Amino acid sequence: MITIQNLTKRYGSFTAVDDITFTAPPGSVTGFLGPNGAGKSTTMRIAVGLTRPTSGSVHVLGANYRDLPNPAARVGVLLDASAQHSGRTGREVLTLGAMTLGTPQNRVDQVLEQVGLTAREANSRVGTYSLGMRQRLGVGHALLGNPEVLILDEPANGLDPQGIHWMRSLLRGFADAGGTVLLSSHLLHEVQMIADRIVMIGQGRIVADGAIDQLLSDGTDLETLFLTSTMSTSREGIAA
Ligand SMILES: Nc1ncnc2c1ncn2[C@@H]1O[C@H](COP(=O)(O)OP(=O)(O)OP(=O)(O)O)[C@@H](O)[C@H]1O
Repeated sequence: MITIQNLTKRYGSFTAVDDITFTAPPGSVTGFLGPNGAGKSTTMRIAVGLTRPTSGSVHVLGANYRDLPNPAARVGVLLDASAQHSGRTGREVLTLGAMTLGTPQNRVDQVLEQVGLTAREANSRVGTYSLGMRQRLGVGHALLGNPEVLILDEPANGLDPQGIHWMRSLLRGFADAGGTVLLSSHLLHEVQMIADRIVMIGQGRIVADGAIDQLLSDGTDLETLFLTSTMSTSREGIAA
């Protein structure tokens, strides 16, 4: 469970996140949507203790992320797949991650198989990886500790159709086993196929929040809901 309560983040006089409240419940995938600059990454960074909120709170599994014992083992995080060390191999990245978490080393091979990186790819330097391979490695890193929660910022970017299909099955299986998934993405078709709940923000404020079936109950598709809900807050809407 992720519980966000009256969360606000200001940078000087600019309000990036403006008094948002929502929950991402266990056993479900919550799609976190919004135009560029809406405040999604800022919210996720606050959730994992990388950015301090101005006010309000984010509780993950009932506590501040930083107050959880061994938080990375309970909460799998992928914020920026391109941030991995380019000089290490994929296997080295996961091996170091497993050592840091105190996870048995055989977990590395399990995860490599789970994310579909071959032995040859695992032994290649991350600097040679495509974006899709980095995303797979980043998701693998997030899964290393067998977490209960996944917080993933645009994990499907750069994935090919097989990769997107794989990601969908992985996240569905994770949620169906009782896990909590908070997933940001601009791939609305994919989100519509996988998410149980949607939280949409524009200019730091929530513009839609609810079960996807209810939000789309009148036959609207997610893209239409997104465009109508965020029009006044997107760059295009502001320019019009
Ligand atoms: N460290 C910072 N200092 C100043 N402004 C910041 C900082 N980090 C983010 N912002 C601003 O906060 C706003 C929200 O940014 P954020 O990265 O959370 O958006 P986003 O919804 O993730 O966007 P995208 O879809 O483009 O990734 C943006 O206007 C951004 O420029």
